[in-house]
Order: sequence, then structure tokens, then C-alpha cells
Amino acid sequence: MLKTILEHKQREVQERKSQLPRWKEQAQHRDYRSLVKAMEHGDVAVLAEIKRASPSKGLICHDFDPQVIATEYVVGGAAAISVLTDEKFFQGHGEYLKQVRQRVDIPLLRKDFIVHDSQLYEAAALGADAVLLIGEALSESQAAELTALAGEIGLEILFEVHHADQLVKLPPDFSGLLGVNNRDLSTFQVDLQTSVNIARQAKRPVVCESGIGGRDDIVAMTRQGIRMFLIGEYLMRQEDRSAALRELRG
Ligand SMILES: O=C(O)c1ccccc1NCC(=O)[C@H](O)[C@H](O)COP(=O)(O)O
Repeated sequence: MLKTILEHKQREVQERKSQLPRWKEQAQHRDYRSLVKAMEHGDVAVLAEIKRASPSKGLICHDFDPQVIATEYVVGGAAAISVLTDEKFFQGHGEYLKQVRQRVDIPLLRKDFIVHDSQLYEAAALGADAVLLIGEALSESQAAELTALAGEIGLEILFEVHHADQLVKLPPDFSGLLGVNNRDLSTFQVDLQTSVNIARQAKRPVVCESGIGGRDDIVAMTRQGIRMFLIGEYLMRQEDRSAALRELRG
């Protein structure tokens, strides 16, 4: 699955490259908020995701209004919001990130598949404060170069791994957040224990990503020392997202 998505991203980057000068210009004239600092607060910190659809679940949300969802997340106490901008596989859009930026003040993560410098400028122009980098999608040198450029632009990084052997790709002196994705991208199975195991090996706090299905999962994870979570589908499917988020946070 990841290979297919990444091939598509390479084509998308080429199709959009004429917009780079405009993105660079827009990236300079903004204030950035810190995702890292926002996630440090509270017993449980939730990076709440705006996720319309996914390759594993198809359409998740029929009545989709990113500004309404973002407001519900803020009311529910989200530390920050992740906005999926990929159009083809997640039915996201860069415009959704822009719209959310206009509505809320908390830090925003651009959730996409970053394979090229230009996507960092695009993320900044859209209003992101941070971007996701996926260890499985990048070589060690690409990860280091993209992290360095993101730092120059003012973007923070959520660096995601699926397996402990990808920890070597974490750039030296990395000051962003380490995420562990519990979803196996070939089978789509989720196993929350992945986060616990990798956090132990990394000897640093991690953001537990994917597969959180309710308060019981949060309690089980906090007992194992994990307090930061990226949660999409569960929240997206709730009728009252603010109440669901408050309950998750305990
Ligand atoms: O969600 C998918 O089906 C998926 C498929 C292929 C690559 C990435 C995928 N998800 C991206 C994510 O990391 C999740 O959206 C995020 O961790 C939230 O997960 P969840 O709470 O399970 O919606």
C-alpha cells in the first residue's frame, strides 16, 4: 500500500511544482505554533485527526465539515489537530488545512506522505505548524535533509516509525516528536503493543498512533507509560466528538 501511495506522491509533486515560488513566499509570512509543547501538557494529550476516509476503512465520515470538526476537537480539549491532506487515498485536501487554520488557534499537523522539499513549503503555506515524516518512506539521508529544511522553515516534525529498526533513521539531535504507528501497512492490522515495545527500545516518549478504540485503550496505554495519542477514526465516527474526546482524556 505504502509503495502505491509514494509512487502517486512523486507524480503529484511534479504536477504541483510550478506553485513552489508562491508557497515559499507564503511560508515566510506566518507565525508558527509548537506541536511539541502542546503535546507536553496534561496527563493525556490527544492529537485529534480530521480523517474523511482511509485505505483500510473507506469512507469514514459522510457529513464532513473540517471547520466544524476542528471546533469540536478544540472544545473537547485536543492538544493539537492533524489534518489529512492527501486527496487520492484519504479524500483529504490542502484546502481543509487552510480552512481549519482560519478557524482554530491550536497547532496543526499536515498529515500526508512527504517525499520532497516542496511539500514542506506547501505545508507551511497551507498553515501547518508541523508535518509527518514516515520512516518507512524515507532513507536516512532523506529523513535528515527534510528534517533540517523543516527546521529552517519553522515546521516541527512528527517522525513516525512502524518498526524498531526504523529508529536509526531518526535524525541526530532530533527535537520533534517520535510517533509509533500501530497499523501494519500490509495487513492493516493494529496492535497497540507496538507503541509500548518501541517506546521501551527508543527510551523516549512516543505518540501512540492508530487503532485507539475508546477510553479502555487509553487507560491500558497510560499504565504502560504512554500519554500522547494520535486518534482519527474513533473520534470521526462519534456523534458528539467533543464529549467523546473529553471522555477519552479522562
Ligand atoms: O488509516 C489507514 O488506513 C492508513 C492506510 C495506509 C497508510 C496510512 C494509514 N493511516 C494513517 C494514520 O497514521 C492514521 O490516520 C492515524 O494514525 C490515525 O489512526 P486511527 O485512529 O486508527 O484512524
